[in-house]
Amino acid sequence: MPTQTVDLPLAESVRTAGPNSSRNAPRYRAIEQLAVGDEVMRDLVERGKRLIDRGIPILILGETGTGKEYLSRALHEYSERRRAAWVAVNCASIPESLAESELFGYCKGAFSGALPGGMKGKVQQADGGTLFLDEIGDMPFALQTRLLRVLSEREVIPLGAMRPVPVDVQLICATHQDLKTLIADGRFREDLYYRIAGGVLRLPALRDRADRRRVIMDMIAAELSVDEADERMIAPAALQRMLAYPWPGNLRQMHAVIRYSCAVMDGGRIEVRDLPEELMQFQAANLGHTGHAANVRPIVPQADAAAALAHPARQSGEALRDERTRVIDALIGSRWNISAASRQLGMCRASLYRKLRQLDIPHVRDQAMPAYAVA
Ligand SMILES: Nc1ncnc2c1ncn2[C@@H]1O[C@H](COP(=O)(O)OP(=O)(O)OP(=O)(O)O)[C@@H](O)[C@H]1O
Repeated sequence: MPTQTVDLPLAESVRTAGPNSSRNAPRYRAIEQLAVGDEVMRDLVERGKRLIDRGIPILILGETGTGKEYLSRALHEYSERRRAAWVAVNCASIPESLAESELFGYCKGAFSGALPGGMKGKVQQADGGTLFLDEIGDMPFALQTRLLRVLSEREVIPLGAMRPVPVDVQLICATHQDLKTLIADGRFREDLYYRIAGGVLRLPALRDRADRRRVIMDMIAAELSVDEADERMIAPAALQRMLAYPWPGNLRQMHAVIRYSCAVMDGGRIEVRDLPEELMQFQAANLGHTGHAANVRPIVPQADAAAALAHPARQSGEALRDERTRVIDALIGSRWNISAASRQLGMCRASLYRKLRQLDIPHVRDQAMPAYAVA
């Protein structure tokens, strides 16, 4: 079973969600389902499966809500460790004063207020299974040093203990932050980075996924508890709007929207009027062109798009930076394969080459990523 057993009231920082554990939880996705439909996701999941089978620490990157925790669970469920615990710790929400005892545990009498029998820390609870350290970029610096020791020595020393305890965990870390920047700022240990980043999996933002139509239909099916959703369950105009919307909250936001729409719809079909406010107000520049998932165009708010088309030079610095980030993300996600990246961005190869020149992104024609991209 994938869930840990905890004998204490659960701290905010620890999650133990199990498949279908509550009506609010979306249907649990098996690893194969995560990989369906999209080349980037397929490749990412395949790499994850190979890494986890070899016990290599995995670092999952991606914007908030892109499914980092889901992927971590799915990889654990797939791995040879699936019968042992999957223990998730949110490093951003552990109070610093409790962090050591939460992670490494303590012996009886270690401090006043300690439980009489002592407590196993999360690292020990994950022994034989998987330890998922979410928001690793927010881990306090002092704790990073202790974690590094645990990972190097494969043992923990609970507070007040005389002897270390051996532990065997598969480590999966996740963050939405740029750890390289945190390292440069002196906020994240470089040596810890190399320990946790045995293999890096970067989840694409939902707006960049070519399989958004499938994700929408799957979520509707899960919400309505049917095996498969067919397109009669959503009006074309509503679907088109959902395909065009940029989804800043990614899968989390989409799931919330679909729950809402399924709750308020009448007659078994989601109409535009059943969409929440943010989608009703959204005016995509190219709503008319997003009907085909494989042909998704980059989404630009109408006013910005019109201004940029009329006066390209007027694109604000921020808009240019955003666009550069989106293009680089697509290139990284497709391992700098220009055809795959252009498909993902919804433009032809020639346009992508033009865009690379315009945005000053160096590249090597149809080859592996340039050296600067991995620096
Ligand atoms: N494959 C999926 N299918 C359906 N819904 C999903 C999927 N992945 C994620 N979600 C939805 O998105 C929510 C957020 O997922 P998850 O917690 O894995 O994202 P995250 O990237 O870890 O987010 P954060 O960075 O905020 O911790 C889930 O609770 C669920 O509602």
